[in-house]
Amino acid sequence: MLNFSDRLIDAIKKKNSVLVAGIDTTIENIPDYFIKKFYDNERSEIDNLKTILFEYNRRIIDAVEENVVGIKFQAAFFEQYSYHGFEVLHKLCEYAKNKKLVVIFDGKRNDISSSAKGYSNAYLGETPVFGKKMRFFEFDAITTNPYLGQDGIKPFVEDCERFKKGLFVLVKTSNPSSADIQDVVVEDKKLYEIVAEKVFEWGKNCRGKEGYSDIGAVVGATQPEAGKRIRHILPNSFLLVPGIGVQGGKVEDLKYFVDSNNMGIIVNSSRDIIYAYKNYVHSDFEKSSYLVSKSIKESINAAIS
Ligand SMILES: O=C(O)c1cc(=O)[nH]c(=O)n1[C@@H]1O[C@H](COP(=O)(O)O)[C@@H](O)[C@H]1O
Repeated sequence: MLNFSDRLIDAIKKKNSVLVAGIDTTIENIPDYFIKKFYDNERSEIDNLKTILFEYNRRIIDAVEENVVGIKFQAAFFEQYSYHGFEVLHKLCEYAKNKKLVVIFDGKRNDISSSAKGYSNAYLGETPVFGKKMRFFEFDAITTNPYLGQDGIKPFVEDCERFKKGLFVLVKTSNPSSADIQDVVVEDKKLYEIVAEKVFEWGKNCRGKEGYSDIGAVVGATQPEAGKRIRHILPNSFLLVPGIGVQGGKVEDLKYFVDSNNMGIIVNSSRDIIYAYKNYVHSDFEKSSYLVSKSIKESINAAIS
């Protein structure tokens, strides 16, 4: 199997898209008519929840498939429904994977090394069970938090090498308070720059045939200045760039995040796509998500070409 970065590049070329659709769906935001159609009074509340969450997101995946290179599943939106949500996540991951979409688990996980290994087993690798190895999820990549340093990241990096998976380490996030910690100056550098240097070190030995590392960084689209600096520190890494649209990140600024080949980024959009119907793009929610994902894809391509 190819390295994650090579698979990602192949998928980007095939789709002519660097757009990733973020599945951040809550039941409350699913259109009433859709809920009515699938709600069955004979079924338990939990069964209705699972059915409707799956059926809505499945249709979103079908609708955007043509325009996106991958799907990013945000863990919190499934965790909020306890293990019922995780059952739906498991089915959706398989569903997207069968469509040859790149699937990312956005869990922002990390811990001390023994616990980090558990996370990595779950989402990237295999978990030992009764002397055998079991694979529970088929994600291609995961988002991680760098705060615990190298030993917390190492289990993920090792599984990336072993199982040809990818990692996106939070470096400079899109949220308004990201400066509180990430911009603290330590010996003339901002903390996020030091984290980016660590990401370079951690990813040095995980390069695919195209020369890109499988260990990438998350950099918010709302942070174009940081985008420039991080790109300089990480010339061969993929940047996962969330924050366009609702959070205020501008597609035109994506030119600061790309590498010298106008490559090396994937761009996430969640609410603008999954709830496109709210902006009355089209009376049909699937068509709305299709049209919005197409338009975002095209504007990104124009901005980085
Ligand atoms: O790691 C992420 O994906 C992430 C990092 C970050 O800095 N900012 C950020 O918004 N995200 C995620 O990207 C998605 C953005 O959603 P929208 O603002 O609706 O497009 C959410 O799932 C966030 O959790």
